[in-house]
Amino acid sequence: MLKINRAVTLVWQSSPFWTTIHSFVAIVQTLLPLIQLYLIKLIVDSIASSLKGTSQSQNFNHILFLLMGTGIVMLLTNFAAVIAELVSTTLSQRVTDYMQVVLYRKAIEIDLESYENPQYQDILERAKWEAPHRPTRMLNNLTSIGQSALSLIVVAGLLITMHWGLISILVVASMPMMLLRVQQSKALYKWQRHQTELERKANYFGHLLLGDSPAKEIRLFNIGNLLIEWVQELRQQLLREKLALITRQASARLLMQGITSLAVLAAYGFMIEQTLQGKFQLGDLVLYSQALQRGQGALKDLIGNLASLHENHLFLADLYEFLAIQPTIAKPLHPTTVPYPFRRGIVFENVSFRYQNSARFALKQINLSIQPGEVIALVGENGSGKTTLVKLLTRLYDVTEGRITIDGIDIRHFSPDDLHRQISVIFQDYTRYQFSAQDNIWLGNIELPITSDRIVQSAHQSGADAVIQTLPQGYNTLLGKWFKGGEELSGGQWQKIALARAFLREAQLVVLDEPTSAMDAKAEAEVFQKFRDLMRDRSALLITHRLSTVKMADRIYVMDQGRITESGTHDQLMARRGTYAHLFEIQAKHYQ
Ligand SMILES: Nc1ncnc2c1ncn2[C@@H]1O[C@H](COP(=O)(O)OP(=O)(O)OP(=O)(O)O)[C@@H](O)[C@H]1O
Repeated sequence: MLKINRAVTLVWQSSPFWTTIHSFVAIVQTLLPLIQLYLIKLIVDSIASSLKGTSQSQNFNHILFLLMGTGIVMLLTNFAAVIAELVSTTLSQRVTDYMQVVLYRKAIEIDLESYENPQYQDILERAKWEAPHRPTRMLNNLTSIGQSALSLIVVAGLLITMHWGLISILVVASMPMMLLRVQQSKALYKWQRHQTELERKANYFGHLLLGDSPAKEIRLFNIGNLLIEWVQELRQQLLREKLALITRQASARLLMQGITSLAVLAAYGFMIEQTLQGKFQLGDLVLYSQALQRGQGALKDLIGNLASLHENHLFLADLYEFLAIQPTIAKPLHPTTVPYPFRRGIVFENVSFRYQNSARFALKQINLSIQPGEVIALVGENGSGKTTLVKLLTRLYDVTEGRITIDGIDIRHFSPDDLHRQISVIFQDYTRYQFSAQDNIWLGNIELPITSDRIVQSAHQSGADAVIQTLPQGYNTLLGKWFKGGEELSGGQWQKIALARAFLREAQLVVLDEPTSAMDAKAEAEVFQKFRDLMRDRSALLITHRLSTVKMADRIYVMDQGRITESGTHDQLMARRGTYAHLFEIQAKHYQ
C-alpha cells in the first residue's frame, strides 16, 4: 500500500494539474456508460408501456427524447475518450520526464564506489527501465480499478434485483483468474529480475557496436560481426526464455477464461429460463443481459488492473531500492570550513586503502605531505596506486586506515562540496563535454559568470587559447562530433581544454593526473612553465610518467605496489641512485 501511495505521490509531484484533470476525466468516463445504461432502461420501459397501449404518441415523443439523450451521452463518451487520451499522454510524458530527473539526482549523489559494483549496475539498470512508466501505469490502474468498481456496484445493484445468485456466480467464477494473474505477475517479475545482468550484457554490446569511442577498434580489428553474433546469441537466449514463460502463462489464462465463460453462460441460461417462465419482461431480459455483459467486462477489467497494479508495484520496488541507496561517504552534520588559505597544508598519515570487493590493499601506510605553494610529483609504475591516492584526497573514497588532514583537520570533517571547491582535479580519463569551448572551461567553476575574463585567462595558462582561436566560432565553437557543427579536437588539444577547466577552479590545490600525456613535448614544457608561475601561492600535485616534467617539482614521491619507496627533490633522488634515478636514466637514454 505504501508503495502505491508513493507512486501516486510521484505522479502528483510531477504535475498536480494534469493529475487532477486525469482523475476528473476518469470519473466522467465511468459515469457516462452508466447514464447510458439507465437511459436504455427508460427507453425499454417506455416501449413496454407503449405496447400495453397507453397514450402512444406521448410515449413516442418521450422515447424520442430519451433516444436523443442517449445520443448525446454517446457523443460525450467519444469526446471524453479523446480527451482522456490527450490527458493521459501528457501526464505520462510529464511523469517520465520527472522520473528521469529523480533518477539523475539520485545518481549524482551516490558514491563513485557504487559504479564499480555489478549489483549496483543491476539496480540502476532496473530503475532506469521502471522509473519512467511504472508510476503512471499504477495511476492508470488505480483509476481503472475505481471505474470498474463503480460500474460493478451499479451493475451488482441491478442484478441483485433479479437474483442475488447472478452476481455471486460472476464474482466466484472470476476468483481463480484473479489468483492466477497475481501469481503470474510474480513469476514475470522474478524472471525479469533474474535477467537483468544478461539484459545489461546485451545492452553493453549495443554500446560497443553503436558507440563512437569503440568504433575505431571495431573496424581495425574487424570484430564487428563477431560481436553481432555474440549479441544475437544472448538475445535469442532471452527470447527463448521469455517465450516459454509467456506461452505457459497464456495457456493457463485460456483455461481460466473457459471456466469464467461457462459461469456466464449459466447466468444467461438462468435469465432466459426466468423470462420464459414469465417472471420477467423481454425489456428486463435486455436490461439484465446488458448489465451482465457490462458486469463481466468490469470484473475482467478489475481483475486485470488489480493484477497489473500488483505487477507494477513489484517492479516499482526496484526504483525504490535505487532511491534508497545512501552514500557511504558521510557528509558531516556540522562540517568544519576548509581552511583558507592552507597554513600547514595536506598530510597523509599512515593511510592504507582497500577497494571494496578487493582482497589486497591498493595503498599501504602512506605518509606524504603537500605544503602551501609546493609542487609535488608522484611517480611510479602502472597500478602502483597514484590515482587511488588522489581519489582518497578528494573523498571519492574514504581511507580504510589512517587519516588525511588539511591544517591538522581530518578531511572527513569537511563537507565534500567545500573540499572539492579547494581541490581541483583533472584525471587521466577526463571528460570531453560535447558543449562549446567556453562551456567546457566554465564547467570548472560555475560560480563564475559564464562571460568571466577568467575563462580566457585559464585557457591562456593551459595553452587552450591558441587552439580555440583557430576554431570557426572561437570560444562559442561546439566541441566534439556528436552534434551538428561540432569541431573535433586532437587528444592533446582536448587535454589543454581540460587543464583550463582545472585552472579556472581557483582551488588551493590543483591535481593533475597525467595531464600532458597526449601533448607534444613543446606544449608540455610551455604548460609546465606557466603552471609553475600559476602555482606561486597554490599547491600542486602532479602525476606523470614523463620524468623530464617531474624535475621541476619541489618534492617527488616514488610509489611501488601501493607504498612510497622514495621521496626527495630530483637531485636528492638522483644522488640516491634508487628506483627514480634508474627510471630517469632509462628515459633520458631514449632522448639521447
Ligand atoms: N575501482 C577499483 N576497484 C578495485 N581495484 C582497483 C580499482 N581501481 C584501481 N584498482 C587497483 O588498485 C591498484 C592501484 O591502481 P591505480 O589506478 O591507483 O594505479 P596508478 O598508479 O594510478 O596506475 P596508472 O599509472 O596505470 O594510472 C591497481 O592494482 C588496480 O588494479
